[in-house]
Amino acid sequence: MIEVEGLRKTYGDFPAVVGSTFDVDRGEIFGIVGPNGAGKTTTLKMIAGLVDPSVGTATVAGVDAGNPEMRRSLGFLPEESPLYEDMTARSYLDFFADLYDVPEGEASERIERTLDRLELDHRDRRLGDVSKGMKRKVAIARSLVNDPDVLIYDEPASGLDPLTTNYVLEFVRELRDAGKTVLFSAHNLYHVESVCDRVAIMNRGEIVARGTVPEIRDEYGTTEYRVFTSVAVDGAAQEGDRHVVTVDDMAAVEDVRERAAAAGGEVVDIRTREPSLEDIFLDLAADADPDPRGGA
Ligand SMILES: Nc1ncnc2c1ncn2[C@@H]1O[C@H](COP(=O)(O)OP(=O)(O)OP(=O)(O)O)[C@@H](O)[C@H]1O
Repeated sequence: MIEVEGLRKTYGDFPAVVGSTFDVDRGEIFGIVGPNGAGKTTTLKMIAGLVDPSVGTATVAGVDAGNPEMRRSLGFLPEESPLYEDMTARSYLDFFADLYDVPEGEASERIERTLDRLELDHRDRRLGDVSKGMKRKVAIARSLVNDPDVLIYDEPASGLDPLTTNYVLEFVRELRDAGKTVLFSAHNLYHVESVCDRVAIMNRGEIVARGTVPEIRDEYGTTEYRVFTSVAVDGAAQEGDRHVVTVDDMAAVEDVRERAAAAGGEVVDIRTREPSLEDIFLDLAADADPDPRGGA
């Protein structure tokens, strides 16, 4: 549904995006995750046709990102979405439905349904007077006024309280379940891990890993083993009446077993801990030297 091939964006001689290639299937939630300045927004804007790539191509539903026709199938949620403060949620959304030539009856029915689903109170209050969470919900509703098949959301849950964050993430899942394709960015790895079917990890303008979270875990992560012993061994921490050593392969587990036996004790339990996306991300970021963009 979205095809991205060798996208690169250079500002002056600074490459904000070094070269992104990935695709997003119909009905999938795909997350781009990475720290501030990684190039997520620039990538999303190139796909949404808002920034011209220096090199490479992006298509949405088979239409080139540079072709205005593409916007018919796309809803874009910018990272910062300033709303017209003097409008109410309803008049603001009516205004955008009109811009998209959505027939009036269809628009008001869709807007009402979306606002109900987003539990948006105060629909007739000035947007300048509503909370940040409500503003974000209105911006999300705006991305849906033309009933697009593809949604590109830049940091949809950033800066929201935990309740509203969960609400937004749950809503993204519902969009997918209704057959929409969602591409979104986040710097919070938990948001991505909890809702995305597939993920690209971006760092310093580059995609450094891509796949499902289990695939990324298999390829880049290291399972940790927590080995509990009945006696103290070198490097162990005391936990209650047991001692625990954390190691990252089976040979090291055997080594702990031998050392415990030599000290007159034994291994009493072994637990594994899968790495989180955050653990993997931190490892990849630590390995990603030098900066391919020249140390920005
Ligand atoms: N219009 C521009 N002119 C010059 N540099 C830019 C421009 N837009 C982005 N950049 C630079 O490109 C890099 C990537 O920016 P981008 O906004 O894509 O990152 P991001 O991953 O979305 O970060 P954040 O999470 O902070 O939004 C940054 O170093 C940024 O300063």
